[in-house]
Amino acid sequence: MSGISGQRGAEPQVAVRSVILASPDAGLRQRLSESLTMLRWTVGEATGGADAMAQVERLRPEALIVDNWLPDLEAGEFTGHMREMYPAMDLLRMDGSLAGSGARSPRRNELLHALREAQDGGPALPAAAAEPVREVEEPVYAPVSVTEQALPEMIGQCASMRELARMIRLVAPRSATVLIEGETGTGKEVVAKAVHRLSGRSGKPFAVLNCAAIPEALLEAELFGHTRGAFTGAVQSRTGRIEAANGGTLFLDEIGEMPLALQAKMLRFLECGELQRVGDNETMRVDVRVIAATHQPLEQRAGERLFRLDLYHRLAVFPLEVPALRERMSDLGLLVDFFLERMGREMPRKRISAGALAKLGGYRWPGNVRELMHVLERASILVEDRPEIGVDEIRFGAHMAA
Ligand SMILES: Nc1ncnc2c1ncn2[C@@H]1O[C@H](COP(=O)(O)OP(=O)(O)OP(=O)(O)O)[C@@H](O)[C@H]1O
Repeated sequence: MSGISGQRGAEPQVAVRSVILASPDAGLRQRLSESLTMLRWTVGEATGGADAMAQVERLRPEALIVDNWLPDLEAGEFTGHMREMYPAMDLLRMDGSLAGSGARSPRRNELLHALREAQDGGPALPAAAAEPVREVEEPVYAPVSVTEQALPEMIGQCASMRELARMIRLVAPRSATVLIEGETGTGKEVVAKAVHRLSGRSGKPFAVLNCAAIPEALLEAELFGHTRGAFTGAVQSRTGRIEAANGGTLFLDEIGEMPLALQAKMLRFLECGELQRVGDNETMRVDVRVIAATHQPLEQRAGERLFRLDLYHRLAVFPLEVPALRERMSDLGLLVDFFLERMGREMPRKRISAGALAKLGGYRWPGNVRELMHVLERASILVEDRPEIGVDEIRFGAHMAA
């Protein structure tokens, strides 16, 4: 849950002021959001400290309102850190108390007024918000950010991820071939699985073949299958991945690595839906939807004659681009929450310090989401039995320098 929602009823001459509401309580966020929107504030919502921090960094709002309990960061430490980082920003607690020092600005008075009205059930709030704004003592953490996802398996609420989710929903029910482009670790396989899950083929197989992981000589037999004795070592006949995916979806990862000769055979299969096992004269017909992925710019490779242009066009009927993590750092908090939550199923759930989160935010992430996941896994081991991951436990790269 992130991003700024548009303000209702704003008059053009009124300056737009923005506020971020950080709370794991979706109901509370919504009530306050409605109230503040009526007072002509532009409101962004964050489910936890990490999410809030990423949004503040990106949107530089005039104010931040923080719940007394956050699922990932200690609220006091978090507000202290935010006060230090953004001294000009107004910082309030959900119960109306001031968080940190700082002079009372007119806009802060207005926020306090809105919060007080929320407590009193005054006119600025809809009836549902009339209950007193309560202290959140020990709420059960429901990862709202995760359950409210457009696609539950694909974490990301920034504009490009929302658009990607929309495209996935559009193309999934069709049989069109999909080409997924994006850097390593961005989640291309996650996207392919989402397309399959949302298609009419979801009850049928989802077969995967990584074209870069299989020696060139074996790739053809792996894809198309082979008969007994088709080549040295083929002691028995074998079903290929295309045939194994019949009725379902075949995900061809790293398609850019497919040898040119095999590309021609693949193109024939895509054109007519027929295949021949290696060493077999018989042709069989299968119903398979192909999704291909590449981290290489395939069109450019086609221009360099390293990839067949006709196959490129055949694959790219519906191209999808998965953004690099560094292009969507506003999702960092959500992703951190998601992975800490998931790791928390096997060991006590760890929190992350504001400093550690800032360190994650300053990194370039060449390995994208996969690298983030590994850095957090590593950190949760290094932190031993302490509850909070600190700056020292965040280590990048293979040599683990702090
Ligand atoms: N948006 C996301 N939400 C949740 N998990 C994600 C997301 N993107 C990637 N991941 C996780 O990151 C890891 C890497 O994702 P995936 O294998 O889909 O990347 P990829 O782009 O296919 O990588 P490669 O090009 O190296 O094959 C996986 O464990 C996946 O679950």
